[in-house]
Amino acid sequence: MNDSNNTVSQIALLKQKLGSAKIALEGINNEHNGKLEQLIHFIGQLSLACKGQNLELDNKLAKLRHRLHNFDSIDEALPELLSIEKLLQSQYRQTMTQLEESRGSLSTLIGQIQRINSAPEKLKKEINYFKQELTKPFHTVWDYIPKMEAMIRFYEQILHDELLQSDHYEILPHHVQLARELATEISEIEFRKDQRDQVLVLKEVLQGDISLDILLESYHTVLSLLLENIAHEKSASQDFLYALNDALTVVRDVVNSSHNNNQRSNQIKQQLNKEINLRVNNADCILVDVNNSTELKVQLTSQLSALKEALSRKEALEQREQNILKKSIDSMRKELNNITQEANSYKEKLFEHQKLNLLDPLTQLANRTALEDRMEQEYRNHIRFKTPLWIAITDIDHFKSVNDSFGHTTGDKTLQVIAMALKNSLRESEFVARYGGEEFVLLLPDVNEEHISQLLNRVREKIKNIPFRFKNQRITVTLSIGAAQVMDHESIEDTFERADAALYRAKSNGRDRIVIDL
Ligand SMILES: Nc1nc2c(ncn2[C@@H]2O[C@H](COP(=O)(O)OP(=O)(O)OP(=O)(O)O)[C@@H](O)[C@H]2O)c(=O)[nH]1
Repeated sequence: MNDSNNTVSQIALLKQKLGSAKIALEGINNEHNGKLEQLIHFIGQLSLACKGQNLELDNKLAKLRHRLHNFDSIDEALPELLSIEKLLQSQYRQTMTQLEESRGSLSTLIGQIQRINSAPEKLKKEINYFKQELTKPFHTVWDYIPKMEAMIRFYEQILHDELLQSDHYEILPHHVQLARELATEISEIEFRKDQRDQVLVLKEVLQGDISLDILLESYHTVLSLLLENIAHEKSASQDFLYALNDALTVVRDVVNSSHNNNQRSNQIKQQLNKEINLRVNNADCILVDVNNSTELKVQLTSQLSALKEALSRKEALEQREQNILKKSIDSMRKELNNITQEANSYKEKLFEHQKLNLLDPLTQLANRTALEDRMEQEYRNHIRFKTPLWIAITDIDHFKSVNDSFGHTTGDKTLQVIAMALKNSLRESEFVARYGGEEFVLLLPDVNEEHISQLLNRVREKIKNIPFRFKNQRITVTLSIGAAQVMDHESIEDTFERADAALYRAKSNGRDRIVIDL
């Protein structure tokens, strides 16, 4: 009995212990689950922080977050964790490679920035220090971003300094060259009288010390002057067309009204003719019908006076018609005279313009366009009549030193004097043009080979003997001349090139001489 009592009490004790162990286990489970839940929450947050690095990883992490949210399906998430782990490893390697590459790019960029000469010294030092910093590897993106920001700052500062100095852009040799070319080009354009002073000033400016601003302003001025000219030309042609139109309208009105008058007169004339015919017929009838001579006389007298009256109306009508016609013709003649006058003045203007377009404004010699025309014409004559034709190209020696020592205005005057002297030293049939700058081209037809040297030397001597006096200093200006004769089957362009090459030889052989390409 005792034994069974003991057993019962031991079982009760064991039950009690089991109960408390169960409670303790539940407590442990709860605590474990609480920590697991915290861990899962943490994984969820961590996965969110990884978002945006890799699309596949993002998708997998989103799925994982969803699974982990549902506590019961944690087991299903376990295999996915494995693949996410692999992805994370590869992502890490990729990120590190990318960071290394970015560091390399930053080093290259900073090298380029360092080569910008205009950067201030202080900044250059900072950049140097930064360059050393860049030799250390990046561990995270957060190492990269501030470096990138620093780079942008350097760049910004250099740009800022450059912009501050932009008012004083350096003038480069090719800007000076452009200015000189613009000066030469505007010398070759014909401007209106009221624009010429402005153009002269502009030319002087372009040939002096120039800044970029002045060069741009000059381009703007030239463009405005040209546009002004175009507008002027346009309005002149418009005026002429309007005048022409007005005159034609008057003529058309006159023709119309005389046509209408004519029609009306024709109707009246027909009426009158009918009446006259009727009177004559009546007279015929009277002659047949009436026997009594007195009555015949009365009736005939009445018919004749009606006929007379009809005839005088017809005469008056014709007179009026003639007057109207005369008036119309007079007014048309007046209008036609007006148009002719208008057209003549327009033609003259065009002709003047054409002529001016072919003249070099500074020297009043033929310009390059005129030279090309004349060359063609002389070449045609040479082919047709088999007469000799020479081209001589002449260039003033050391002309730059005239400009440099005495100024461009003196240079211009010198060009004018030489141009006149060249023109005066040639025959009527010979031709000289300013080819550009200080270069002139002579076309010499009908000159034999044995006379060409003599002719060109005479020209050269003539220029050499001009007593130029600049700033009270006696200056001798000399020419170098290269010449060539058009050969059989040779184009005029080829002859020109040979003459140019001869000029080059004259220059390199010491200047103040002629060289003839034979
Ligand atoms: N005053 C003035 N100078 C001009 C004009 N056109 C060109 N020039 C100048 O002519 C000079 C030509 O100089 P270069 O081509 O160096 O020749 P150069 O000094 O004559 O020397 P060589 O030809 O070698 O003997 C430049 O200084 C031009 O500015 C112009 O219309 N007026």
